[in-house]
Amino acid sequence: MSADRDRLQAGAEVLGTPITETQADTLLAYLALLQRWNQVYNLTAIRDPQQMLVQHLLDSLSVLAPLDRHRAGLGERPIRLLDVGSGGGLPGAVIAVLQPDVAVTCVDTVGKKATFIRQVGAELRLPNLQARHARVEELREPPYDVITARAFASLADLVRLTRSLLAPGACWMAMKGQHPQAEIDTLPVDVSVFHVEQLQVPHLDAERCLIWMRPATV
Ligand SMILES: C[S@@+](CC[C@H](N)C(=O)[O-])C[C@H]1O[C@@H](n2cnc3c(N)ncnc32)[C@H](O)[C@@H]1O
Repeated sequence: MSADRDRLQAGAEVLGTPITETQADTLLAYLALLQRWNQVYNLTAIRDPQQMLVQHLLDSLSVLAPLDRHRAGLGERPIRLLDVGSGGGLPGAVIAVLQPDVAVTCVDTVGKKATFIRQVGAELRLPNLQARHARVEELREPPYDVITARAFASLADLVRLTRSLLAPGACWMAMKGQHPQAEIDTLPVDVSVFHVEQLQVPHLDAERCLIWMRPATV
């Protein structure tokens, strides 16, 4: 456990998001829950604990520093964030652990995934983590300041399915592998990509980037 904690803290440091021992332990408790539920429910295809630590925790942690920078531009006010097609809570649950003043909602069409997120919120005492069992395009609720997604859909589909859930001035933060030029090229003209950030996830030999988008002002 403490070797995992050290690995997680060292990785977070490299990612520009230093985390405390307590936060690392909470993330490892989340990972343990994910492993336990995965024996019954198919929440993730990655089952090796070390691979889960890298491909799920560190990969999700890589968005924290960019999200912090974005929030600094908003005056650090509390925000509402929607994680679309959240599955086992990636990256939503990780964001909820590290940013208590971000109200995170995870939405997924699969009921057992929403049930798992509720369990995570209860067991890890995360009042800022909510779950919705729904198709995102059918959600009717107050809008969000940031909409994020990992391994959910093409950028065009993400935008099409979630646009009505964006608050004024809000944006999308999409996690992608290789720079998705072909996907960017098929975005509607009234959506602008205002920032593309390359991410380097420790111990992960794969490309990662973050695509920031917002409705274009025309
Ligand atoms: C490949 S998984 C990714 C899960 C998680 N984000 C991750 O990175 O591990 C995609 C998820 O999107 C969900 N999904 C697909 N279409 C959806 C929709 N229209 N609304 C909400 N969730 C959806 C699926 O049930 C699935 O859990």
